[in-house]
Amino acid sequence: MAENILELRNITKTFGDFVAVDSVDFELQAGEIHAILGENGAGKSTLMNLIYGLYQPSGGRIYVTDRENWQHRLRAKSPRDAIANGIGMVHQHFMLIENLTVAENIALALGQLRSGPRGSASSNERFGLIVDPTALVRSLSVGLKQRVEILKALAVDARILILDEPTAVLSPLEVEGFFTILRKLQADGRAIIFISHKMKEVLSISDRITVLRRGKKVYLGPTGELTAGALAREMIGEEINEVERSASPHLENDPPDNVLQLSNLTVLGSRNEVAVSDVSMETCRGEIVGIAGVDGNGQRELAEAIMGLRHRASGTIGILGANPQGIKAVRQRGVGYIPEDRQTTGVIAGFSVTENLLLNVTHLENIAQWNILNQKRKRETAENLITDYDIRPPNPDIPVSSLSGGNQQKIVLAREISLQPDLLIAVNPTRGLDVNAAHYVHENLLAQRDHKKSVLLISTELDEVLLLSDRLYVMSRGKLIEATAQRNDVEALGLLMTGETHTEE
Ligand SMILES: Nc1ncnc2c1ncn2[C@@H]1O[C@H](COP(=O)(O)OP(=O)(O)OP(=O)(O)O)[C@@H](O)[C@H]1O
Repeated sequence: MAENILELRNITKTFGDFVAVDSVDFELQAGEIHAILGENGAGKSTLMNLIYGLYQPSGGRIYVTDRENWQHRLRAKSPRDAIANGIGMVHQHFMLIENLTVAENIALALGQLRSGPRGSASSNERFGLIVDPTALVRSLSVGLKQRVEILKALAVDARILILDEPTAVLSPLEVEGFFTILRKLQADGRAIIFISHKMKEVLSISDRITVLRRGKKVYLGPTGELTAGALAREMIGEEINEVERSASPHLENDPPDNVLQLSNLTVLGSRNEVAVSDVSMETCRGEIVGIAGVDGNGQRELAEAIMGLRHRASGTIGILGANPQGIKAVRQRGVGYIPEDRQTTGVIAGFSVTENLLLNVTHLENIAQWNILNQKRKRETAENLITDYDIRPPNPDIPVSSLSGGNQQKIVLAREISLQPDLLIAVNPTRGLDVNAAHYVHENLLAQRDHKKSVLLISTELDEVLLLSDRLYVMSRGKLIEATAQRNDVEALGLLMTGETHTEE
């Protein structure tokens, strides 16, 4: 029988009265890929932070087995202690210094290690982790940056790798390459904890699955015989049906009524590079227009330019027949916005759940009376949104910073979608959401469309854009390529996303 490289016994973590992780046992074997699944707020990140020394357990013990096969108790006071015990973590938001080279970033990681063994740089090629060590990190694609993060962990000889939603930023082709790397690391005897909301990926890559629900471990088993439906049942206690998608109403009824009109739009990025290049497109009432693409290909700049948050270098942006300048004017035209980065633009972490839910002029107008906020209406509105979007814990007064990532995202969605804006710009709306919450958002976006509203859905999730879009584009290196004709050919779309194939433009 394979040996345990990591053991958690009866681990509990409380925040005040709240039990985020409740008496959890968990075992990780050398050479296995162990997936952790659970709905938003189930306790996955908290559990990982306990292993990585970012939190200390309120109860229970953690044991690691060292290179000499001795098991000892881990009392990690910080990530430095975890790293010294062979534990590495790749966060969703990379911890790289953009203006340094790959080699310099790895050297900095080595500097964190007080003593102990170091991985051999030359051995990394056998895992397929090929990156130019002299390249500046900021010049690398997201997929390559992720490789650098893994290289950093291997440089300090991590035998346990914690990967927090690692595929969220990758194109379908990159995911394949990434899985090959994981299998090589596994064959080398390293153990991988893989956190993901994507059932298909979990089923294809993991050996075993642990499911958490409301802080408790509710399931542990081999991946082999499980189906996505059975997993969803373990996670939330019920089946989830795929969203039913009917044809777009505008196709059947009136002639299209233009909502967003972009003509020859060029937008510069933060380093003055051309981020959006000569883009022309439109969205109409009663349709969802999808833009698929890998992160960092101009999607953020495109959304920010439409919202009036970024200047355009040339071209025009028409919204509902007008040409609003600046975010306030755009908002006043009735445009909803789900930004790419919830932490910097979506929520204000120190503000309460209620304040964040109502941070929108229209909401504020609805709950004001003679320019004074009606406290009763304010509370009712917040409580209704918390119920509708299943925001947990359902407490309107706590700061948003104490909510899990997925629940923070639900706040942005509740605020922006519930007002049923004429135009909704949604960038990766379901990133970090569990299957149930993602399903709810999909239904809401389709309802928007059915109410003759217009949605521009910009997403790195190909499955999502394919499911929801009436018309489809791919964005690659700042260019927009119409891809409706390719929608049944996922491989062709994947190639367009990585810019490897060119169609007539
Ligand atoms: N610092 C904190 N203070 C108070 N409560 C917290 C804190 N960190 C996490 N929690 C709570 O602990 C619970 C578990 O959160 P955690 O981030 O571990 O969930 P998760 O399973 O990773 O969810 P997601 O899939 O949304 O990222 C949540 O209810 C969250 O509100």
